[in-house]
Amino acid sequence: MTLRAPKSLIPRFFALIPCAGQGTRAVGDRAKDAALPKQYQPIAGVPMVMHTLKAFAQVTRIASCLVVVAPGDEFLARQAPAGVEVAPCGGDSRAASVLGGLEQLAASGGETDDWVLVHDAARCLVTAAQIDQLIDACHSDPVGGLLAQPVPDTLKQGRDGRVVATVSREEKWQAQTPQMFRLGALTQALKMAVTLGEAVTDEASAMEAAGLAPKLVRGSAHNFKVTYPEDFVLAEALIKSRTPAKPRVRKAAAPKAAQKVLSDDASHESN
Ligand SMILES: Nc1ccn([C@@H]2O[C@H](COP(=O)(O)OP(=O)(O)OP(=O)(O)O)[C@@H](O)[C@H]2O)c(=O)n1
Ligand SMILES: C[C@](O)(CO)[C@H](O)COP(=O)(O)O
Repeated sequence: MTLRAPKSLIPRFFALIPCAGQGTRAVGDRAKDAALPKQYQPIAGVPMVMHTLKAFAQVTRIASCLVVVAPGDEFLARQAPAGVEVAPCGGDSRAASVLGGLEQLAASGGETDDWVLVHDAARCLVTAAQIDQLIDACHSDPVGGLLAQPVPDTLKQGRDGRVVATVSREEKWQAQTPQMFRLGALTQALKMAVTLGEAVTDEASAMEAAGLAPKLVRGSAHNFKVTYPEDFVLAEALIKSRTPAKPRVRKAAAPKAAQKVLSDDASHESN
């Protein structure tokens, strides 16, 4: 007889994709596309968020994926891939959108100990391998963690467009997503941060405000967030470079022996 452990003994992994932003910094010269929020603009012919969802769909450990969109946003409702649920509970800030999504997950059966991988819709270059890497590194961690990149450049502190100091880059990381925490702990930490008016721009900062130390898991520079107009070109080039090129149909060259026969025939004909 096979015994099935109760659901709560096996924490599941859910993806939560905040997708309710406007992408104001991305507008620039792309004003013609401004009617379409950044996350829906085409990259290599496909809406940006679809690339993000494709990466998560390839991770077999992800039980399901919840995309949080702005109330009234119908863009995805019409074309959500299988296994993807769309919740129109986006808020005024990223933190509010994530909190709405966490509450939706809990309402639909998510348990306190389940893991939630929060990932920006606008980080459309994430790969299944990177998501798996984060899960491998964090699933037995007491806190959870995030993908991040060590700061590669010299860091300057500026004021009014002038350098006032050079800041050491030792032990400094750029936070990326996914960021992976337990459903219960993250909900509590975000609620607390929002209530206290803390500026939490990612999930890790809410956990830090609760006195916890999320684990840093090295990601990739390619997992950048499409934020400024020039990022679209880079994202498109990278995505295209990953798409296997169609095999070129070439005229089969005649084997050497056949070429000789053909040239012999030709010379006979001309004689
Ligand atoms: N109120 C908000 C703000 C942001 N996001 C999402 O959070 C992710 C990261 O945000 P970012 O792209 O930096 O923010 P935007 O608000 O879209 O961009 P901007 O700050 O340039 O307006 C994006 O997938 C965005 O859709 C969200 O769900 N709800
Ligand atoms: C969560 C995040 O992607 C980490 O780098 C980032 O903070 C979200 O973007 P925002 O510009 O801070 O809203």
